[in-house]
Amino acid sequence: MEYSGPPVSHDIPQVVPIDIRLIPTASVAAARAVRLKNFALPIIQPIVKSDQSKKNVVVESNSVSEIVEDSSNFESSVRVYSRNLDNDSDIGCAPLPNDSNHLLGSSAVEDFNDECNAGVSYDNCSNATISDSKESTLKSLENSSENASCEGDEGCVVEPSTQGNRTSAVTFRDSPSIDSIYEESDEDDHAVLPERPVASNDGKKGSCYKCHKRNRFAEKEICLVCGAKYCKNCLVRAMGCMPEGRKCITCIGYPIHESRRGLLGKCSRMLKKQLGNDAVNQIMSSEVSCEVNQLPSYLICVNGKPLSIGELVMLQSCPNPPKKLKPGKYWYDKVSGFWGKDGEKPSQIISAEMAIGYRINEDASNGDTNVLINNRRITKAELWMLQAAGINCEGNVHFWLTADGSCMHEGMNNVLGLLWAKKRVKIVCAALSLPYPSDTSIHDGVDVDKGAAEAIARSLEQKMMNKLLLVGSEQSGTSTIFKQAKIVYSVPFSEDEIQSIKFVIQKNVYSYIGILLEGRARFEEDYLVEMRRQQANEPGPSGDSGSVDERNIYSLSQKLKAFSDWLLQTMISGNLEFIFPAATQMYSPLVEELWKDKAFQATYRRRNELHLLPRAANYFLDRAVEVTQMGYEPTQMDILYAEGITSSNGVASVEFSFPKSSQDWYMESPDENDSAIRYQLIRVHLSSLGENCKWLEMFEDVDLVMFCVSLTDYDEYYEDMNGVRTNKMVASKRVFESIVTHPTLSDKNFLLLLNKLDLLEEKIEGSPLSECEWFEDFTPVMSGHPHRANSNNNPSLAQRACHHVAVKFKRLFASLTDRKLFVSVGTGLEGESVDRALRYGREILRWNDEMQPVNISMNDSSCESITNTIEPIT
Ligand SMILES: Nc1nc2c(ncn2[C@@H]2O[C@H](COP(=O)(O)OP(=O)(O)OP(=O)(O)O)[C@@H](O)[C@H]2O)c(=O)[nH]1
Ligand SMILES: [Mg+2]
Repeated sequence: MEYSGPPVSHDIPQVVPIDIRLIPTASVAAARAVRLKNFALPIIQPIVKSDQSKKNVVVESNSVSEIVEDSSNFESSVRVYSRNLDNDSDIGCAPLPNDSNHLLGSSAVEDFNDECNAGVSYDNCSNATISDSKESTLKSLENSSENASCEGDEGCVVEPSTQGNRTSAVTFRDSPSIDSIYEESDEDDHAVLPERPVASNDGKKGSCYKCHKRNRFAEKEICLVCGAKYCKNCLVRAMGCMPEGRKCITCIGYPIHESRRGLLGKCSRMLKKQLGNDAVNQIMSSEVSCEVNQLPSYLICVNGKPLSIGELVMLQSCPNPPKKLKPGKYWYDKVSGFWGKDGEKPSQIISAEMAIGYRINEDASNGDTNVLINNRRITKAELWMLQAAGINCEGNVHFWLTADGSCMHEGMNNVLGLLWAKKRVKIVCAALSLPYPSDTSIHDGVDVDKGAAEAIARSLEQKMMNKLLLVGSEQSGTSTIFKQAKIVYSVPFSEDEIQSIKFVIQKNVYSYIGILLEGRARFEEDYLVEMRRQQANEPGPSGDSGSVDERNIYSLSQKLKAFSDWLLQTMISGNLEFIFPAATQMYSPLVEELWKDKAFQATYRRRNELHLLPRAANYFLDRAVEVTQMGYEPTQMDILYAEGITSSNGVASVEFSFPKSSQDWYMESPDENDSAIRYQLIRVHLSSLGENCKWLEMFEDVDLVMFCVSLTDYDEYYEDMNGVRTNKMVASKRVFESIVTHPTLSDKNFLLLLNKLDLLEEKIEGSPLSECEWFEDFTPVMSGHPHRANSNNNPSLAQRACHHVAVKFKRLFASLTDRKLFVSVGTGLEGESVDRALRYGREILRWNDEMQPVNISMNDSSCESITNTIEPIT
């Protein structure tokens, strides 16, 4: 995951105002302010008053000394750090950025730097004791800076703390209002504001934005403003003491990027390791509470009216506030408390009766029914909810719904039903992803038992679930991946499931045997024909052709022939599955006998000629005798290889969470509670999506669509009734097109799973990728050992082919949606591979939350860069 903003070097900060910002008790800021004032500089940025009740940030002494030791290399960013000023405090001041010249003039910078180095470097200040008082702070400033003076009115103001004598605020008089720091957000076209710093790591993917050392897998900490990421060695140097949380020093005072709001207060393990728990708690607390990091009220628009600060405070401090409030346009039904995004169904029920926003618009939620609730036309899902409550919604009806769930006709007094008291409504709400009141206290007089509360909790949990839709073309491997997910994430198969899996596997084995027996009959016939032909060409000494023995090496005994006839008949009539479990007991001795039979063995040796025999048959046929026994228990591998286990026509779903694993190398800001986050993998067979995939509508609330393609499809064909052949990869492409352009999925992230890499590796040597017309332009130039999987610099043919296929799909996706397609390559039969793909899916959801543009290149075509990476479409 990389930041892909405009290419501005981060090491040499962009033309941004040097940000001399309040650090609650840091006299360093005051020192800098004084110096800057002496240089008569315009201080452009507003001052953010950090929570003055907070103590200053503690940087553990080892971190500090590390900084100091390294200070010789540290020239291009402002460094501010201090020790806990509750104790005797040491202060340090670092040189200003060299390229601050545009503000300071080069000599000013040099002077300032000299001063820092000479006067207030950490070492020099280490003996300076700052007591918790304004006077002593100023005194220490005088000590530490020859020319420093503080003529409050002219340049800076040192604000007394509200807490005792602690010096806590330094502000500059000419600062503009705080409003000016809010940049326009995606959702809002507010006035043009000072440009937020942008980050770049000079195109070095996965590298630290400061030292530029590349290690994609090493944890990094992100600046909430510009998105720059720093490795553990550079973190403290780049971010200083973090008075506003994780921000580059040059970003302090700027509002955080809205896409990173979800990260507020959630730091990485790396930060804790570097600074220790106490310091991190302090930093996180400042990050969450400091004023500049708060959501700008005007970016929240309710019923067509941007909120004032007071209204936002009211909204956020009400008993049931909107969760995870982000900038955007919302509607709010003041009477019932229903709350949703403009044009969408309700997403929450918040506290009612708050005086925010204008009157609700009838089309606020884009409803398409004849029913109005509190003047809002409701959506179909809500209509079903009302019906579940037994409320008659025939005709054009206008209801009045109060916060306690009482529903009545508009203008009438009789209550038609109490919505939140009906258990059925809870279930319907959970099923349709509609909100249900979270505060049971609103049920005045309604008996909400423990079970109901649990149901509410479950329904809320359901809503929080991350839903992954798995779909793919025929035989692409979706059910294998689905089963693999169950195995990898330890979701047990129930006893009943195992029993039915056992019968499915046994039925499959009988059908494989049937295919072999059918082949045997053909081989027997062919053999006979050949014998007759030979006899005719080579007549015996008497000159007559004689009679050919009808029996040959493919002939069965009468008993086995009878069994064979019965089995083939049962298969043709489609009754195979109905003979279980009885068949197990009756026919397993015959299978054993058959297996020992020479004719059957001769057929088995020629099984590669039997094209109806699926690949999985090889796995089971070797153990046919064991599998057809009564006492057979399927192993996990058997379940994985078995065909037809996940209902081939339906929808199957499994819930899981990711256990902590070493594969969490994707995690940039690991969430401690990650294993508590639930995911639901929903596998749907293509045939159940109907014509033009119209039933995709049912999956409007999925978070990620995973489309599975078999890499072996490129040289395989379907043949229709008229003998017209279609390349399977081209067929997959068509399915892909219709799914990605389906209106229900128009704003979803897509992850392409290129499956069966193992088979591609086997096949590609004998069958070129260009066999498929879509890949005609695949002309790899191979050097060395072309087919050997090897280092990043010399990818194998299969790896190059994967890359080519991935790029084709990515371009197609971009042309259809103007968005980026994520790709994961792997082998569904390998647990690790499926785990990696699903974890990648999780990362995509996280990135989506962060709205982080991603820009990792597949430039070196290595397997690693092909697998689970995102590339720019070239
Ligand atoms: N060698 C290999 N075989 C695989 C892989 N993934 C799936 N298969 C096999 O490919 C066949 C089809 O896989 P399924 O998982 O049944 O495919 P599907 O998407 O459910 O297809 P339908 O059954 O048509 O719905 C099965 O025999 C699997 O064992 C893989 O990565 N490698
Ligand atoms: Mg299948």
